[in-house]
Amino acid sequence: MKLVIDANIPAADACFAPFGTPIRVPGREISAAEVADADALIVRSVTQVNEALLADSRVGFVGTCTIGTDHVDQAFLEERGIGFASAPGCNAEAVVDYVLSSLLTLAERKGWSLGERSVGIVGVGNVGNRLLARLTALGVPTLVCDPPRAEREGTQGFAELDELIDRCDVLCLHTPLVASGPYATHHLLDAQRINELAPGSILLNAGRGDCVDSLALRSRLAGKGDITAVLDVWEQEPAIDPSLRDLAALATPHIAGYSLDGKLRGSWMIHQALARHLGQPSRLTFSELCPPPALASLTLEQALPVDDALRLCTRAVYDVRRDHDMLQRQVLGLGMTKGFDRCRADYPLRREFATLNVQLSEEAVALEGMLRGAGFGVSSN
Ligand SMILES: NC(=O)C1=CN([C@@H]2O[C@H](COP(=O)(O)OP(=O)(O)OC[C@H]3O[C@@H](n4cnc5c(N)ncnc54)[C@H](O)[C@@H]3O)[C@@H](O)[C@H]2O)C=CC1
Ligand SMILES: O=C(O)C(=O)[C@H](O)COP(=O)(O)O
Repeated sequence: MKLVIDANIPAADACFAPFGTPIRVPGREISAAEVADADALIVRSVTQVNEALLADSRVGFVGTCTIGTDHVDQAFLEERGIGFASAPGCNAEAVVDYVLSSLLTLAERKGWSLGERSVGIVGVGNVGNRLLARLTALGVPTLVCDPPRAEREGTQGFAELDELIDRCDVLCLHTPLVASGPYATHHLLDAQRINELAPGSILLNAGRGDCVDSLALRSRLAGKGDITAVLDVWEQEPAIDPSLRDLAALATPHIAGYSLDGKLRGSWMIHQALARHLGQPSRLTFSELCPPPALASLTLEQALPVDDALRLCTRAVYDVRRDHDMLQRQVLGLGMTKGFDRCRADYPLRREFATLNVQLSEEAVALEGMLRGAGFGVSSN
């Protein structure tokens, strides 16, 4: 059995060699010729999986080790009887770590503290729900918007997007890219909504680039310059708009979900799905795949102010400024398209907040609730 696998998928041998011969190909280079005699195709988000790719192949199973599925024409797969699986939630914790690292960084730069800003969450699924839980535990006021859920579950607890725009200091987008239908998200933040953001607002997009009209965002940032953008996802990746990148306070190359834990969870979930598809047993456990963290614990000896303690622990695990700087450096050296993808291919090891246990001395014990709320393990003497 031949399996064509995106070269950016970690643990590919452990997860997929049990089923056949893995052939590793850079995701953007996976072509119809490459998959013509393949039996299974395992991708991440950069490979467009559609009729053009698969019409003349014998692929019987497609797996994407990602949460998002907008790169896969699922109707075509179904029509052809090709099995399909994605990895819902696999890197959701990592995206939330990214959001917290970003907000703590902006708070430090601008001199406010986390609890003083209200956050609107657009799209309250695997990512948005986890973000809501952590922000609530940190005492951050939140509003949430998710019309598909509001329709299914009732409107109580949900607000309209325009209310979030009106009332929140920070708007976090965690929607999938949906091209059409009643809940389409293409340019969900269009020129009108972008112009309605109050001066001082922060817009953070870690969903999909096309959910925001980037030309409109660029002109608001370049014109009035009175809002702040944190952008992990972009229109036309990897050839993103260089001036929008320059104008974003934090600009990263679609890596919000790039924790080792999140990527391995994605590989492992698709390993399991392929085993089910083939009717084969799987004995591989996630803990076998995922190594212990290099930094497993740290001790806080003093009662620091809450935001300082959160920043210290956050940055011990993940500092979003590193990824902003990395993109800048790679783009200077290689140009935008290659620089963007180089960051992603050579992404440094990153673990999730939950892998760090924070030990608290007696003096620091009052920080326990906040640190736990942010997602760290906590123990006190
Ligand atoms: N930047 C990154 O590295 C990553 C980005 N993502 C993106 O984030 C998206 C969300 O991830 P999950 O939360 O795991 O997906 P999910 O499918 O669990 O949740 C998405 C939520 O958005 C809601 N939604 C759909 N249309 C909406 C609309 N028009 N307005 C408001 N809400 C709407 C859905 O009802 C659902 O509750 C993914 O589809 C993917 O595109 C996911 C992982 C990593
Ligand atoms: O899971 C998703 O959805 C994502 O956006 C991925 O984390 C992005 O990673 P790549 O698929 O682009 O490597």
